[in-house]
Amino acid sequence: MFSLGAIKIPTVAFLRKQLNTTALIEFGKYIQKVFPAVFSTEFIQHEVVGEYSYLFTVRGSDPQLMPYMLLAHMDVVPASEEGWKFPPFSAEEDEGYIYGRGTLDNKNSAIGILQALEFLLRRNYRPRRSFYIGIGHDEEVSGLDGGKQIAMLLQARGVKLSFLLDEGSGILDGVIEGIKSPVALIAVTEKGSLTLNLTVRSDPGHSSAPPKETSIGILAAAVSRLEKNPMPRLFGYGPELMMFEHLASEFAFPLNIVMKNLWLFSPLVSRIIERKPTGNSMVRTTTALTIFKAGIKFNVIPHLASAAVNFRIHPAQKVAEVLEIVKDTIDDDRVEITVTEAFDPLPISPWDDQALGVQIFRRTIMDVFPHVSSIAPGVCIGNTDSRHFTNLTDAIYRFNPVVLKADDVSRIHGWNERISVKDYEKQVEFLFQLIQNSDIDKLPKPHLSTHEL
Ligand SMILES: CCCCCCCC/C=C\CCCCCCCC(=O)N[C@@H](CCCCN)C(=O)O
Ligand SMILES: [Zn+2]
Ligand SMILES: [Zn+2]
Repeated sequence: MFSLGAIKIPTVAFLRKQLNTTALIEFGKYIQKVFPAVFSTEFIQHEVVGEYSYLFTVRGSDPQLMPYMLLAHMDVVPASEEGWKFPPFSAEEDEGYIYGRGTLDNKNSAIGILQALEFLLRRNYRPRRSFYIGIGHDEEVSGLDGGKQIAMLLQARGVKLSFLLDEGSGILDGVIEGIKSPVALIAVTEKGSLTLNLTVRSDPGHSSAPPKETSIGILAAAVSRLEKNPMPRLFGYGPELMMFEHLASEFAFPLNIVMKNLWLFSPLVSRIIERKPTGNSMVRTTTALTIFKAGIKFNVIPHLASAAVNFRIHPAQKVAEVLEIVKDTIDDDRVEITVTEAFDPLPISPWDDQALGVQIFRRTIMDVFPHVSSIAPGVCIGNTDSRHFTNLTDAIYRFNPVVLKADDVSRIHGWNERISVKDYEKQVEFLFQLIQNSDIDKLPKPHLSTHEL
């Protein structure tokens, strides 16, 4: 059963220096109360990192086995009171669903990991392979003070990981047009990000004698040009090619043939899948106008107009290239462009028979979600704390073991975020099995089943 108390704690992260620290402290106390075995077992060390994040070191009985890591975060994005069926921090249960900010992103993982470990400890289970659990407190605002500090601490201790599992993808059921059965997408990379601040300054004055162009008009035209001129289609040039090739047999004829031959059909496929926002995010670097500020009074021409634009960079592109395209598209020197945040897409993690993490995930997914018909490498369209761990392993995977239906994706950061009680229990079961399956020292033999391998 979901620890509903965790959802009721409003661990909202608004800006890096605007966190609800009272709630973060309360969350720390809460997990100590509900997971007593995790906090008192002799072979588990817990540390508070960056004031509010938690790092657990679970010492396995066999020091020869290279450790792995499970990552999650306790902070959530803000939630408005209106628009929700139930208040976002009420953890109300309705028709088998628990509603609340953080039920999918990402208290389900934070609590689910600790719950699975608590269950194992109560059964006197001691893992053979050591592992780390990181619960960040500021993932939604960069992870610099939480997740990144955990990574730096482990790096300073000389830790190397065999693999790392974080949030960022899931079991998609009816999300990809043309695929009827649920498919597990394990993201092997995540898109890069570029956030630009655009500013236009012009002389202030009386609205009764306006200039031909105002700061607002100039800026509005610039952002509109960005929106009307999407970044180039790059479908088929990144790991999404691998994803669709793996999923090809899930499509009915003739789409299965099309997907198997993306070298020929990718221009056609990209035009179809870009029509939906999630599909579009696979096709290109996305452009999102997220902040627009100007004006103080209806009869005053404002001196300043500013906007923020957030680009999520396709794995086949880099920050510098996106910036060049933006400058060419705006093509107006009056628009001052400054970079607020920028990083390239993350490296692509191994996806082959030698990749221990992948084999363990496959086996665990098949154990716990037998109705999943394919397991494929995917691309995380958002960003996760795992990007701070690239010095510890090249095997970083993003996968939340939760079934997401078409309307669930927009609940993440949106209204009515929810998880079904059944899905949460499955998540705990997955983690419970995963920890045990990770104790193998050799890779399992390739599985001969109808599953996509
Ligand atoms: C052809 C269709 C394929 C569709 C694939 C869509 C899969 C959608 C599944 C799950 C959605 C995952 C959401 C990603 C998690 C992102 C976590 C997050 O919100 N991170 C923040 C970090 C902000 C850090 C500050 N710079 C973010 O990305 O904004
Ligand atoms: Zn998240
Ligand atoms: Zn999020």
